[in-house]
Amino acid sequence: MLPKVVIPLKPDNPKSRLSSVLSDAERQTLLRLTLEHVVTVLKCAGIRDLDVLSKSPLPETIEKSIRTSFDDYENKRTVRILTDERDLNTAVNFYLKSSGPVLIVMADLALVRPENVKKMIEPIQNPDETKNERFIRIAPGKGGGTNMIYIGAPDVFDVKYHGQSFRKHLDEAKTLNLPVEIYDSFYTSVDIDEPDDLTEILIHGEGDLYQFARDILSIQETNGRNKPEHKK
Ligand SMILES: Nc1nc2c(ncn2[C@@H]2O[C@H](COP(=O)(O)OP(=O)(O)OP(=O)(O)O)[C@@H](O)[C@H]2O)c(=O)[nH]1
Ligand SMILES: C[C@H](OP(=O)(O)O)C(=O)O
Repeated sequence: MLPKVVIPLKPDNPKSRLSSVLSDAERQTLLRLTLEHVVTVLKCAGIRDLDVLSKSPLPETIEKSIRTSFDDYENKRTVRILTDERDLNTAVNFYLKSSGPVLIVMADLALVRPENVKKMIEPIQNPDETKNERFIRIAPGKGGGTNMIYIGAPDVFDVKYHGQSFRKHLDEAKTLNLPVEIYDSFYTSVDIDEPDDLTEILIHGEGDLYQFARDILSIQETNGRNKPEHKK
């Protein structure tokens, strides 16, 4: 049985770190399209039990978009939308204490693929070669974040998002003596936080998200990193 997946979401004033390059409306569209991409990938990976843990009531457009991408009434697959206005860590840790084993997937993983999801939830072979359900697997984000984390022991594990959350989560697993693995993939390492991250969508993106980025942005080739610039 595949585990439950939860997507934490802050729909109000999303992606504020992109406000220097995208308008409010463009940031809302970006949130919707990256979320649609993530939810579609989860469905393609065979996930049936999906929760969205939102900081505030979801705008109708966002809820419709999530349900259109995931729900399948005929096969009794529907996303559950929960609201918790507390900060990210408090809300997620409260959720974990009643969730059972769960994969936490961030909504801004613009390049994630179904095979990445399947790899994140594969059983772990711990050192004495027995299978172990109570393990942790982390997909790090660039700059020290945690883009996905599989938590096999949510009754004891607490997330510590923001700052160097990747290292904090590794340390938490070791403190709890839980087997822990790091999942290394370019496609899971890219979360759309800073303007330069938008270049990755222009180069590696797919579908509506790629087209949206191409419609409003172009790549400014430099001697160093390629940078996104807004089309006039
Ligand atoms: N439920 C919940 N989700 C959150 C909260 N803060 C951020 N998130 C979600 O967690 C993921 C990573 O968030 P960030 O990239 O840090 O925040 P963001 O709002 O997307 O971007 P910034 O406004 O630039 O910080 C995104 O999917 C957010 O929507 C929160 O307080 N509660
Ligand atoms: C939630 C946070 O996202 P970031 O702000 O690092 O992208 C983290 O991954 O710890």
